[in-house]
Amino acid sequence: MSTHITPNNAAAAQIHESLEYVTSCALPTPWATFQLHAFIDHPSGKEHLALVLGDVNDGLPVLARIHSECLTGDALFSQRCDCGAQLEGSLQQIAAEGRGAVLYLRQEGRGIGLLNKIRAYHIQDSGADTVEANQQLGFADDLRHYGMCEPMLQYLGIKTLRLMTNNPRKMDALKKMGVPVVERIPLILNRNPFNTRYLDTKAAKLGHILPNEGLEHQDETE
Ligand SMILES: Nc1nc2c(ncn2[C@@H]2O[C@H](COP(=O)(O)OP(=O)(O)OP(=O)(O)O)[C@@H](O)[C@H]2O)c(=O)[nH]1
Ligand SMILES: [Zn+2]
Repeated sequence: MSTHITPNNAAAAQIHESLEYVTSCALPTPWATFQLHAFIDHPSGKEHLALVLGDVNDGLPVLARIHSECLTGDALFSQRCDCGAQLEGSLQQIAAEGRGAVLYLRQEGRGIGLLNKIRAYHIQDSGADTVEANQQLGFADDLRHYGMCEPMLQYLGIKTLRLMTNNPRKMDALKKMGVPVVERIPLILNRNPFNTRYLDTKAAKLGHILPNEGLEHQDETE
């Protein structure tokens, strides 16, 4: 039985030991009408999403973004990070090509959750950087995993990725899972006075491939 989806035949199905495909619908956005596919992970109950445009199961590399949830940046317009601009920019680039996918993963706060991320922001308001704040709360700097991506991509029929990211750890994680990434496309957007220190810390401590703008560090909350 083919697992490829068309809007008319999508049916709930267990697609992996811990991941269930639930349903899909059309999602009109300012840039294109995507097909929104909903998955649920058990036992965490996390509801992961895929926004898909065009024919992605033709075997050719797919322009893709694997985006970790950031409620403050994605939905509340926060300028403390670059997430909202990256989400919007990736949807725009996919719309411009007419084909691609965004996996929207519910691993808020690099996996520590929304309330702990706000606790971390509170610590950062007193001068700690993003990694130090996680450590003060007793967390590793990045608790995310990408294990759900392989079954999600397989279900969507996506074989290889042209991935929009600045994060080599994400590329490595996908490669280790056997998801071929044939190209990395930088996604450098929305450097501003509120997130300059955050971006420079990501480059210095988390290995992100970002240009150092050489700007004077400013308090992220100023
Ligand atoms: N713990 C914590 N999480 C943060 C902070 N700022 C943003 N995040 C979370 O970081 C995640 C995004 O990770 P990033 O490191 O910005 O980017 P990435 O997805 O790893 O890499 P790119 O593909 O280049 O965007 C989202 O889940 C955000 O909620 C912070 O100060 N502390
Ligand atoms: Zn963010």
